Amino acid sequence: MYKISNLRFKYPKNKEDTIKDISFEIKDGEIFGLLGPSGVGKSTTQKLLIKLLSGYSGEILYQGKDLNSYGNNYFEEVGVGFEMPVHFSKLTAEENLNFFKKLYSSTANIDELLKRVGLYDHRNKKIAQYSKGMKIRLNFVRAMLNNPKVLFLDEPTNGLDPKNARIIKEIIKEFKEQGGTVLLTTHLMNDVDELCDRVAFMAEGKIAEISTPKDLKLKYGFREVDVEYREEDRTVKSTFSLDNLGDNKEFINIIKEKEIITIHSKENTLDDIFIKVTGVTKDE
Ligand SMILES: Nc1ncnc2c1ncn2[C@@H]1O[C@H](COP(=O)(O)OP(=O)(O)OP(=O)(O)O)[C@@H](O)[C@H]1O
Repeated sequence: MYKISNLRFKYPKNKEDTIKDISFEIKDGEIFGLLGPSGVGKSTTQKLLIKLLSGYSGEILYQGKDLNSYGNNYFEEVGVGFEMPVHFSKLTAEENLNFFKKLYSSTANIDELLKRVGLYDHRNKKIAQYSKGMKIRLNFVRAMLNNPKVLFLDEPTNGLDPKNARIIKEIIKEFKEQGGTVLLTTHLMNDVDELCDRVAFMAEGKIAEISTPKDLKLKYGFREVDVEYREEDRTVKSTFSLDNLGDNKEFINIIKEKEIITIHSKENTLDDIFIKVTGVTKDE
């Protein structure tokens, strides 16, 4: 769907490139996660792919053709849900959607989308009366408004309660099942695990790692087991590698001789991998 080669970009007022020679592909029908700490250039990359920023070097191909060769028809094919919802606060949700609908030649069934995200009964309320979560859900509906082929989503579930986050994730999965392609940025690694087919970790304007969540866990993973047991009046905790565990005399001895309190296997989470690959914690 997209082939990005040697992409570089510098904001006119900055001295340094924000995007420093990145190359990657987004395949047709996949959910691709663009991850990394704050300020590494995820949104900038999205904006370049959406044609909201120009003046890059390198090449972006969309459906095999240079992105620069597309005119306004490109915007018929992409849906954009950025993190900060922008709506007309004096208009109702329905009026907002009807306004944006006029920008497109083909549009989705708005009532159906509003029902899915639980806003249908609130469609005649002014946005000024909407809660933060309602605005986020409306923003998502807006991204889906033009029946896009590609969805660009920036933190789509951030700020939603678990029930509404689940609804949005289900719609994203359905979108993919129906052939849609998604570029997602999020700091929520559980969402990544659940949604993404492949992920790229960005660090300092470059791509540090690109793979499937499963392969990343295998590559960076450790396989260990924690055993807590009673020894005299104390609780003792020992950690053993899962490899050749059956031959580990110390482990076998504990299992045979001691009163076991807990026993848990451990694996690297995407959160751990995030820190290893990018060198920073997500909150830095
Ligand atoms: N309009 C702009 N002009 C100049 N510099 C900018 C502009 N927009 C972003 N930047 C800078 O470019 C860098 C990358 O920003 P970007 O928004 O792409 O990061 P990000 O990875 O999406 O971060 P976050 O996770 O916080 O959204 C940052 O250093 C930011 O300050």
